Amino acid sequence: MEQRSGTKAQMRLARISSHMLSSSCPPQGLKMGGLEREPTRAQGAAPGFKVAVLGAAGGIGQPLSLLLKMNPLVSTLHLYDVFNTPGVTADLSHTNTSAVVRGYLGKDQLGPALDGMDLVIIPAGVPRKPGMTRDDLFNINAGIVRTLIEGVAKHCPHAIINIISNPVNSTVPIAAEVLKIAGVYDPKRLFGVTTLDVVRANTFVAEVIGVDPKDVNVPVVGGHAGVTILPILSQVSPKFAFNEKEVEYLTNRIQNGGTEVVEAKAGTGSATLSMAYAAAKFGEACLRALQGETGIIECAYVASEVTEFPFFATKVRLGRNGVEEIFPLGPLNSYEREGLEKMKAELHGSIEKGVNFIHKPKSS
Ligand SMILES: NC(=O)C1=CN([C@@H]2O[C@H](COP(=O)(O)OP(=O)(O)OC[C@H]3O[C@@H](n4cnc5c(N)ncnc54)[C@H](O)[C@@H]3O)[C@@H](O)[C@H]2O)C=CC1
Ligand SMILES: O=C([O-])CC(=O)C(=O)O
Repeated sequence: MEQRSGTKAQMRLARISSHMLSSSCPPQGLKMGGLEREPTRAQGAAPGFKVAVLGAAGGIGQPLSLLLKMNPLVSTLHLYDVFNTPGVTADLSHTNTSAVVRGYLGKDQLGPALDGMDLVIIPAGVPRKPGMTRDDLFNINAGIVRTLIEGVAKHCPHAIINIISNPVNSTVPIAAEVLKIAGVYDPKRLFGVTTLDVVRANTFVAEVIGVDPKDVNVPVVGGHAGVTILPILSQVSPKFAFNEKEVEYLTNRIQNGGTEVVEAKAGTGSATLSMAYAAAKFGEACLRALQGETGIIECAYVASEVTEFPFFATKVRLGRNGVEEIFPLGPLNSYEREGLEKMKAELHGSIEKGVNFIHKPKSS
């Protein structure tokens, strides 16, 4: 008896000293701040999902990772970035929730970061500064998204993918083309995250009609940039008849919500906290659907046939395989029909630009 507990104590010491050694090295996929094994279910490790955040050390990535670490549906959280993942991972691993956190740094560790993931959320890339459009980010972010999706295609081709990196109107078509080339494209599993547009719409509408924002639901359709963001205020729940001035004010504020934050941050970045909240909300909807919960409906930018656009954000029903149903636009008033017309050139152009980026002849 005595001898057995002595052996256990020695093993514990050995594990602790092996951690002390490993924590002074780059993370190499090690769980930061703990033992080498994951907790058992009895110790609180829920039968949950494996989630990777790519761009985890950034303005969105850090608060998003915190929210995911707090989510009991997440059992394993992989944090990948090209910068500062050891620090973020060590910090987050001290929160006493059961999800196991591991950090991965640099392109050599992209594979292990992605192996076996159920959900991959991508906020990697540069944000806007005042005076820029989301499309101005294309030159840098298109290549980043391409590389990360090549990794997903290789290491977790069945994962649900949530793309946050802008310009979403182009980065989602880029991802689709990369997955097609790899022979693993499943349009039901690829999402552009437009939840922040709905979050903003619900907040601003609640202010106008004087109710709690959690009781408001505004469908926002189209894409995720300027005029391509189209709130369908005629379908707001609870029902409300806005006057012309209110429609004009709300539509403009929702379409320019991102710019409002970029200007207020005056060169230090774009929306991070509200985006982390929105991404955590959408990620959780995907996980609940993966778990078999039914009736989960969210707006998202997906491959779609409900309009003339090959990618379009509308309400979708989520299920175990990703998108289960894409809802039609429903009845629109003349202001909203006009809004659809106004987005045509820009949305078609952004989709085509993304597709061409993958198929353009490679420069030598
Ligand atoms: N879909 C949406 O509604 C929204 C999208 N965004 C977009 O999200 C993106 C990220 O924004 P922030 O977090 O504020 O930017 P940030 O600059 O604070 O963070 C980006 C992170 O990506 C990392 N990164 C860069 N290249 C990488 C690579 N190859 N692999 C992995 N990580 C890499 C950086 O090291 C950094 O930690 C931007 O493109 C921004 O426009 C922002 C808000 C809302
Ligand atoms: O405006 C930006 O650049 C970031 C973004 O997409 C948003 O906040 O909606």
